Amino acid sequence: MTKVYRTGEVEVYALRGVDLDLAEGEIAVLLGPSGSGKSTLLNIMGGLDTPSSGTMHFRDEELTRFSERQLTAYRRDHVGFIFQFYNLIPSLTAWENVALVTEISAHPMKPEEALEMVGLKDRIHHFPAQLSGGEQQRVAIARAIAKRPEVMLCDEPTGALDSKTGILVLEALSRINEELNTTMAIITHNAGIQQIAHRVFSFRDGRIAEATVNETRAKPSTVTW
Ligand SMILES: Nc1ncnc2c1ncn2[C@@H]1O[C@H](COP(=O)(O)OP(=O)(O)OP(=O)(O)O)[C@@H](O)[C@H]1O
Repeated sequence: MTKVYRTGEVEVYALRGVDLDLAEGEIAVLLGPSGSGKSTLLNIMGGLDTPSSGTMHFRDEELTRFSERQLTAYRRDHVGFIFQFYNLIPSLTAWENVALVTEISAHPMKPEEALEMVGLKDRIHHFPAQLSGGEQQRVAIARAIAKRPEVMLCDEPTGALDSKTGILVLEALSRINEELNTTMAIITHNAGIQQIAHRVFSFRDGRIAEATVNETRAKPSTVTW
């Protein structure tokens, strides 16, 4: 697929021909310099943006034929998003932040179950300001997984964290991948994180310059950056 952004006279080629097929239950890590197209691809996979040419599928459905309404349903029912900043509501507790999502989902986990999965059982009644950055990110992950999405799209999930705290976030993602078989795409600038992936895609100038398969994967606890 390709993606061209036009602002006035200026055309920016964000994706110049990317072909990617993620297998169910795999962790894909996307690496590459700033501006190489990683976020653009993630946004298209999440139904937040559309390609300029080419098609995007989820299972046997073609997203690129979806109406806005269908895209909204796709995002709500199938995709969990994690960003560098946690976007929690400051006036709600961890439990309440997660419950906001479970209230509008078809087959959600209980908020406490999702928070337990990310190791925050003892923090469920804390407000975001009472939690560390890594804990806040894990609340964001609990919120994303509580609706049991098939796909998790993570844009720099550890970008604001040191490696010690970031590891807890990676352990949470890895546990979800193993226990719920959630397919994951993780954008990162921390090259060490590629060791936890099944496959690694290196972006350059809107293309996948290199794709590698990890024959052996590292445990999140051994990763550093
Ligand atoms: N909404 C937009 N309008 C115009 N140009 C855009 C838009 N979004 C992205 N771009 C441009 O497309 C190119 C690819 O951007 P993208 O955010 O996908 O890169 P990236 O690899 O994710 O970078 P980073 O690691 O800095 O997030 C960049 O040149 C960027 O400026």
